Amino acid sequence: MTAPLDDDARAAALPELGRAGWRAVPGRDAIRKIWEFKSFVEAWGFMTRAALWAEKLNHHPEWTNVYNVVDVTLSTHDCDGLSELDLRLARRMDALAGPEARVHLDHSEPVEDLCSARARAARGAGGAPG
Ligand SMILES: C[C@H](O)[C@H](O)[C@H]1CNC2=NC(N)=NC(=O)C2=N1
Repeated sequence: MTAPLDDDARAAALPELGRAGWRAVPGRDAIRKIWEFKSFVEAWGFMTRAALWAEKLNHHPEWTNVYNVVDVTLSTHDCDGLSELDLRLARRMDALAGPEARVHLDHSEPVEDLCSARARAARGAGGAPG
C-alpha cells in the first residue's frame, strides 16, 4: 500500500512543482500539467520516454495526447491521492519534456490548494488527512 503524502511533504514538494507548471485538479487530490510540443512526433517521443519510466517506477499517468499536446494527470490510485510516486514521476516527466515544450498554465488550480487538510476539505478533494 502506497502511503499518501502528509501536509509537511506536500508543503516541501508541491510549490516547486507549481512553479514548473503543475496544477491541482479540481475535486481531486491530483496534479495536472499540459505540454505543447513542436510536433506530434515530439509529443509521442516524450510519451514513449515517460512510459518507460512509468513502467520502471510501476506508477502510471492518466494522460491524453491530441496531436502535439500531452495532458498529464498524476495521482496514486492505491491511496486515492498524491503519494511520493507522483512527485517522482512529475519530476521525471519535467526532465524528459525538456525546456523546449510550451507549458499551458490556464487550467486547474494552484497546487498550494492541496497543501493543507482544510484547503483540501474546502475543495471537496480526497487526499490524506492533515
Ligand atoms: C498492480 C500494480 O502494481 C498497481 O496497480 C500500480 C500500477 N500503477 C499505478 N499507477 C498509479 N498512478 N497509481 C497506482 O496506484 C498504481 N498502482
